[in-house]
Amino acid sequence: MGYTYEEYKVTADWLLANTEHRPLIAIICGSGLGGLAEILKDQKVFSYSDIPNFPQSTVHGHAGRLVFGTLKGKSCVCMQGRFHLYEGYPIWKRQTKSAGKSANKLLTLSRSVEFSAEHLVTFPIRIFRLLGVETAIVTNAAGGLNENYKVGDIMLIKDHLNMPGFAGNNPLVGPNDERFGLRFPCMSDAYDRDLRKLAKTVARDLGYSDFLKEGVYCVLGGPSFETIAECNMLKRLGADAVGMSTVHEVIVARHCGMRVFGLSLITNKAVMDYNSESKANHEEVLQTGRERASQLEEMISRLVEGIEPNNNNVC
Ligand SMILES: O=P(O)(O)O[C@@H]1C[C@H](O)[C@@H](CO)O1
Ligand SMILES: Nc1nc2[nH]cnc2c(=O)[nH]1
Repeated sequence: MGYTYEEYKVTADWLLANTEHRPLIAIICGSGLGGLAEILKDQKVFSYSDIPNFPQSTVHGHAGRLVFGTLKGKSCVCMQGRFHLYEGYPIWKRQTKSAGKSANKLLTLSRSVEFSAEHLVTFPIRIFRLLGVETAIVTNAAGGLNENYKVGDIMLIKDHLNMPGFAGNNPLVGPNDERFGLRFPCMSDAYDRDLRKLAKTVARDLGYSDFLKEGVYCVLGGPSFETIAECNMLKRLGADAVGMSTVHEVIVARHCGMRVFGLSLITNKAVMDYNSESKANHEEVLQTGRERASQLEEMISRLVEGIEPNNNNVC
């Protein structure tokens, strides 16, 4: 079961009433990459807990704040903390309004509704669309499967493998609301080619070409990291990097007509060899994020500077 259009509008209208920013670009920060939000100027910050209907962040490295501001003179909104399938909302029941919480006072919906994890994870994307966002910049931390990748590489996402989707866990499952998009959106052009081209130019100008890659991101449900056999299988299937996010957001963003630019920071090398002593861990993921923070900020600033208004290129 998903949210209704009107329920999304409650949240969007609340935000529009509480900030003068009218963002055209949304930036979603991956694990350890929340510092990207700090580069916005003239900030207006909301804690997720103060926004009607908004889910809460539960993962270390995801602050749980929505930051509006300007970057290179362009109005942006930045999610400092995203939601993942594994966070334990297999089914989520709407909380009844809590007295005293100003934002929740707006929630007078009486029916008890259940939402699937996919709808929660992607809830902010439709809010962004209703705010007027045209372009989504989606970032994540990922394990490198491609043997040519090094820790600290930045991979432009050119395509994805949606493993939960193969089992029916697609955020568009359920009744389709044509006000958002088509019943059967195409995904063959999910990651905007022009924005990837722009990112390559930006990276070259900044001298980042040595650690810039382009590849296929594979999403799994998490939260356990992969076994050695799973890593080898994913590599054979054509994945260059593996993670636990992004794809659901991208599907919903494309469904409602946004352009998407995605990048993965390769925070660790996936373990592919039974003789290896390496073990994936979240601390290494966050540490690599800290080490590449300034280059990512510079790259995204320049990218935002070069983004032209959208032409709404849905299939
Ligand atoms: O939000 P992202 O996809 O960047 O976070 C990745 C996947 C897990 O949440 C976490 C594992 O360290 O990092
Ligand atoms: N699934 C998965 N997610 C990650 N996020 C950061 N590194 C990894 C990884 O190796 N595997």
